[in-house]
Amino acid sequence: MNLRIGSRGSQLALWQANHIKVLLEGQGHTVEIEIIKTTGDRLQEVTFAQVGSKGMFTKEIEEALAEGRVDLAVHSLKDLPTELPEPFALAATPPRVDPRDVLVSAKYDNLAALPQGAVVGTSSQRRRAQLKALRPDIEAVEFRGNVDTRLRKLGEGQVDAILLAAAGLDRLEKTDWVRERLEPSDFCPAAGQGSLGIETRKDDESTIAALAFLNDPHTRFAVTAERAALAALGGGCQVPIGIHCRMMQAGDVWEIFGVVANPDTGQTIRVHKTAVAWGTNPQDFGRLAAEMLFEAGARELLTNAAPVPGAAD
Ligand SMILES: NCc1[nH]cc(CCC(=O)O)c1CC(=O)O
Repeated sequence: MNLRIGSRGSQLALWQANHIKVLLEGQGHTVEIEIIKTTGDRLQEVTFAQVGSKGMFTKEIEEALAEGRVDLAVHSLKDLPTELPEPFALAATPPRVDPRDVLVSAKYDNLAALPQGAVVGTSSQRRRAQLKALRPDIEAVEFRGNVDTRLRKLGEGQVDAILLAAAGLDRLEKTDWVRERLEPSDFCPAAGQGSLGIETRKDDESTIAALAFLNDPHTRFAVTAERAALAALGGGCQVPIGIHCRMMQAGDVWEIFGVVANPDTGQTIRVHKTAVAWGTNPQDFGRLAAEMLFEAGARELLTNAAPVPGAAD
């Protein structure tokens, strides 16, 4: 087939689109990449960003899909809203890479080694809140821009460390200053982090069939549970919620971690649940994690945590 991929123009987005392009070409398809600028990309260019919204990295790409200008879109799954609008479908979730957040620093080996009152840059409410919970003395500052900009500011000494997703840095091979990969049990990643989402039109059966080989069922289970939990909690990418599902080491048992946090106080609510793999439905498993968070007081914590303009996970 002749397939056109819609992608954002960022370095990471293009790496991901090209990764999928190569895999599709390996199946004998002819593939082109079309760069599409999204609201999220525009917001990063202005100094005082207006309030971001759900789907700010996906809306313009979905318009291109709807109009048939492209056949598929490659997204970082965590940027894709939990409910895809009509007429779109999540055609495939390729194998997930490292889902963890990492501490990046020129000087310090890990979170525990950061000096009292250290300054850490992050634009994510979820990261800020969990950082505050682990190290109340640390000052978290707003830190925007693409990966290169952030690494440059770190190199200039504007901050002592930054927190980013491992996936982006690993893909772009910018891991020189990656000091610590934070475990989901004490620093919970965003739903879908480290996973790609391939979006198509629901009615485009031939494209969906051509993409089927890209889907990893294991990843699909985990991210379906995570996205169901996030949807039940009513969260988008701007609220301080972390959800991570994975198979336990021994196999045949899924586990899910959830955290809801208040970025101002560092107050966090954490849950953890396991389920035997056989017969467990990912949606139910995710919703169960959300219910446990609600029972532990998540609603009160979330209503007190006002969204920050322009901040995105
Ligand atoms: N919100 C930005 C974003 N969207 C996807 C990734 C890369 C990680 C991934 O693919 O999950 C990043 C960067 C980051 O959070 O550090």
